[in-house]
Amino acid sequence: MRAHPAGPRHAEVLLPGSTAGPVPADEAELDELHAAVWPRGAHRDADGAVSFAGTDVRELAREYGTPLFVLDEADFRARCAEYATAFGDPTSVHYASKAFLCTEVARWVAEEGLSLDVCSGGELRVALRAEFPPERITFHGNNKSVAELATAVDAGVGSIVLDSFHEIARLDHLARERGVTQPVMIRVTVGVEAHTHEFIATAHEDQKFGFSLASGQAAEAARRVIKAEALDLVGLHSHIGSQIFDDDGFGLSAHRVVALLADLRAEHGAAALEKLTTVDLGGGLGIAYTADDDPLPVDELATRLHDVVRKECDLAGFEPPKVAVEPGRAIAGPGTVTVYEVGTIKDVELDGGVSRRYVSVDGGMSDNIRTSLYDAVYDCRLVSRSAEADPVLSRIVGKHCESGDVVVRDCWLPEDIAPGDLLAVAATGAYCYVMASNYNRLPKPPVVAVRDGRTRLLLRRETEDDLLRLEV
Ligand SMILES: Cc1ncc(COP(=O)(O)O)c(C=O)c1O
Ligand SMILES: N[C@@H](CCCC[NH3+])C(=O)O
Repeated sequence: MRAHPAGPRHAEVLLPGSTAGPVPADEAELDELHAAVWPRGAHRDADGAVSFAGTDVRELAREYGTPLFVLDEADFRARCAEYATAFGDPTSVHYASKAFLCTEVARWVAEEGLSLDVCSGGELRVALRAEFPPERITFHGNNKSVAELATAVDAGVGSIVLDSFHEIARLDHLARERGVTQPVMIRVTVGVEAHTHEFIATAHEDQKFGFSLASGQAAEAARRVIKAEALDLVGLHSHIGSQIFDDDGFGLSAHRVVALLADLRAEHGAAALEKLTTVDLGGGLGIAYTADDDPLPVDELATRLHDVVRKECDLAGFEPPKVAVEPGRAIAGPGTVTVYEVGTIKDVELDGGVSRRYVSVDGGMSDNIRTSLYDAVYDCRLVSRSAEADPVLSRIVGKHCESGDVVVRDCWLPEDIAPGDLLAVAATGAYCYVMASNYNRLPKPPVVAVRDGRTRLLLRRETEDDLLRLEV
């Protein structure tokens, strides 16, 4: 064991604003894979290298190259099952496919009995390719095109979440043309300020989504839907934002949605709303990106939401509706890591005798834009061997022509880190691959599923030919 280095023990002291946390006490701490942050199947083996669900990371890198997304299938499925148990009915849990989707993952979601939330024609296409039961699909979006709406109606999706007055008229027309009645929900903007990054908060008044509750738009939307010939109002919907840790916002949102339901029943009578049997309270449950994060357990979220809904309904004197939710990050996020190979290393002397080490990897902001976009914080570890040197405050950067191309702003890596070492960044399963770009004409990395010592390629690596395929 290495002795504690003398001097300041906290990165924040060394470099103001650093998010790296305290200096690891020893090599074991530098090697640690915190259980809340890393996939459930991640283990550091006796030789110091990490395996994911029984496959050595070095083997994964040899076979599939780097950068590489490694998805722990059992982890993903277990989180689906835990949500289903917490909410008491798998179909009430709509996996938000925007977090990550490919055909195989849509099949896992179907097998776990969950429903699916899609928010574009593209996501719907993948779901249909997977033969996902259409009646368990919910279709979202503030500006769905007529073509997207038509495809959704023709496919027989279980519900379409209405987001604007234009859409109510458009969808009613499309359904009438087809001689069908389309089940719909109304997206309500409940006026809750979610405690998260402003770019991913969605229930305050001044933003693009939904019908405002406070201004009466939501009640007016309900009036129009009830009057519409070819629409059935089956639910009220609210989504307050993403990566949220405390349950107060969720509770307040549930309270306000049920209060709206009570108002609608008072205005229209229970008979006019007999099909309105669901309140869908969206996604947003936060996950641990680092050991410091303390997310709300899913069963506590379920209890809180059910309690609020039951209490409000008891007060108003009607049977509680079904509570549905739309988790994305909480299901897809924790089970996936991104594996990179170290290419170059550079030390920069900063003021006060402090230095920062830049470790360049073979991907970057094209496979993980979240650090640049939301100041996201990640846990990064050396995974191809164990640490045998003192910790050095490091910044993981990509290979793009941009100084803001940062993957992990601050982390501790062993001083002997070298080109060829493999690093893994944890909890990259949600909103990384799906937000990937071809900036600087980098091909998108592959996604490989691991389970019980077996691997299965879900999405292959893009090739340079793929990059040319749109050229005319
Ligand atoms: C309508 C809707 N439902 C569900 C989600 C999924 O959110 P999360 O991944 O935070 O669970 C989102 C994204 O924030 C969303 O916009
Ligand atoms: N893309 C965001 C979450 C937005 C969720 C979609 N409404 C993130 O990476 O955190």
